[in-house]
Amino acid sequence: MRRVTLNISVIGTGYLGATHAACMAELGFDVIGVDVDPEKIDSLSRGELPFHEPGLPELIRKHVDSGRLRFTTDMSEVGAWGDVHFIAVGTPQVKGGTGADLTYVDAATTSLVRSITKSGALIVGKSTVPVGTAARLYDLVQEQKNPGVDLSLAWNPEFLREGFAVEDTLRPDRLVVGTRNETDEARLREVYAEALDRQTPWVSTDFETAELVKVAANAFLATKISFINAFAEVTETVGGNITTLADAIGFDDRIGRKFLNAGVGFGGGCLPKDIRALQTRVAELGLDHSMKFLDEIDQINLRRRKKAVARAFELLDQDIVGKKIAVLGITFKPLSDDVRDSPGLDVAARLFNAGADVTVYDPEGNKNAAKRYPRLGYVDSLVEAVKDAELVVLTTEWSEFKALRPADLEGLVAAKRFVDARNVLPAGEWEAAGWTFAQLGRKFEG
Ligand SMILES: NC(=O)c1ccc[n+]([C@@H]2O[C@H](COP(=O)([O-])OP(=O)(O)OC[C@H]3O[C@@H](n4cnc5c(N)ncnc54)[C@H](O)[C@@H]3O)[C@@H](O)[C@H]2O)c1
Ligand SMILES: O=c1ccn([C@@H]2O[C@H](COP(=O)(O)OP(=O)(O)O[C@H]3O[C@H](CO)[C@@H](O)[C@H](O)[C@H]3O)[C@@H](O)[C@H]2O)c(=O)[nH]1
Repeated sequence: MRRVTLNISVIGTGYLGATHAACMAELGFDVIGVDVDPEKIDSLSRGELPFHEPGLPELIRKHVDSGRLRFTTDMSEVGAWGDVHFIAVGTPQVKGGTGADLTYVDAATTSLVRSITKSGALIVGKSTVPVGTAARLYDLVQEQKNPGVDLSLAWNPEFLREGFAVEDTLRPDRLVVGTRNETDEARLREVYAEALDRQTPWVSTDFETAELVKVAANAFLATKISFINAFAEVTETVGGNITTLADAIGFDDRIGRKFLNAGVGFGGGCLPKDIRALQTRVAELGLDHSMKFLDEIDQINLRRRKKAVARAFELLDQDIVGKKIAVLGITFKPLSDDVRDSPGLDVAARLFNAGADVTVYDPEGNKNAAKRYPRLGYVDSLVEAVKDAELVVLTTEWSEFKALRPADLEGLVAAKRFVDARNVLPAGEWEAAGWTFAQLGRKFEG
């Protein structure tokens, strides 16, 4: 496809927006990232990424240095300049409720629309939103646009995974665009020309389908994880091997092995809040029962965290007060510093609140976790964490934890007790080395 020159703005430069901005620059476009957080913008403007995402710092620096990528807090800089404006601001769970908080999306759209003076520009929503949001914002754009300015809106949900954000953005497995007219779709084809040249599946649809595809994908992934974790509850009781079970059903192509790793469950800034927001939105539409199963998915998931804590209590004979517990891994998954709704952080906080002396080590997550739970002890190495510990709990499967073997902890811990809440270590080896070793999904005989 013929390449066109486009000025692209990205509103919101968090995990999604900073990645999208850098990848748009990598594709050859001129890009400006806009955020309301001056610290974030200062850091990005210096070519420094204020969070952890593999491969992204290099990309940001490369394009800040080349001048193709800039960052600002001033929305008016993009209004007369941009051809395509992506909205990538947060849609967190509303405080005190279960729905999505759309105040950031609404505020960003309103301030963007007011700043746009370049006719023919396209606003493209990337944030994850409840169905019906794009149609509402389309009307808002038409009502609030500056006189004489032709402006439209499309929805283009994002499916990137943290830890693989650059790869997922540059080489997505599909692109989904919801538009109201062919001109807007054609513009998005220009933006994504490189992926289209590689025959990336292109799903062109209406607003509602585009919005629903995103939350349906996350609901399905969450369901897969809770499905295997529900079986983990059974194998914990009757015996059996949850990993073998997952392998065996995963050989069936119709099921597939991915997202069937049993353990302490899902967390992060997406899956938990997205399944809650979906249920809430569908209930608002009067369909109280359609997504009710997601409540069960959520409950199964939250029970996993309690199970990890219960195992810790069992291994310590219910005598937890004052005991040093090393928690390995505090981010919601490896390769990220994100602790939003993190199972590991939840487990650590519960153990602390029960009176344990909790020491946390995470290769990337300590700083963010300390902002939320300053009272936990944070150390900079695995050795410091496990030193004199009465119990070790593995909650995030970073590679340095997966590589742990009993000999590595010999002479360091005060007692050989281990809860592997991600099922990643070879239980037999640990037991043979004299450890009392528990895994989620595995019957624990004490
Ligand atoms: N993180 C992911 O892996 C991922 C993947 C796909 C989709 N999403 C979705 O993308 C959206 C953003 O998620 P995130 O993880 O990047 O969140 P985030 O909190 O990391 O980033 C959001 C950014 O938006 C900025 N912001 C808020 N209001 C603004 C405004 N009015 N103008 C400009 N900037 C503003 C914030 O300061 C923040 O930097 C959410 O809807 C999320 O569900 C996230
Ligand atoms: O078999 C598995 C797989 C994952 N998880 C957990 O599930 C959570 C989510 O993992 P993952 O989906 O890899 O992380 P995210 O980066 O949150 O990505 C999800 O959420 C994003 C935001 O919506 C989407 O764009 C992605 O497609 C979707 O995978 C993490 O806590 C994992 O530890 C498990 O417990 N077992």
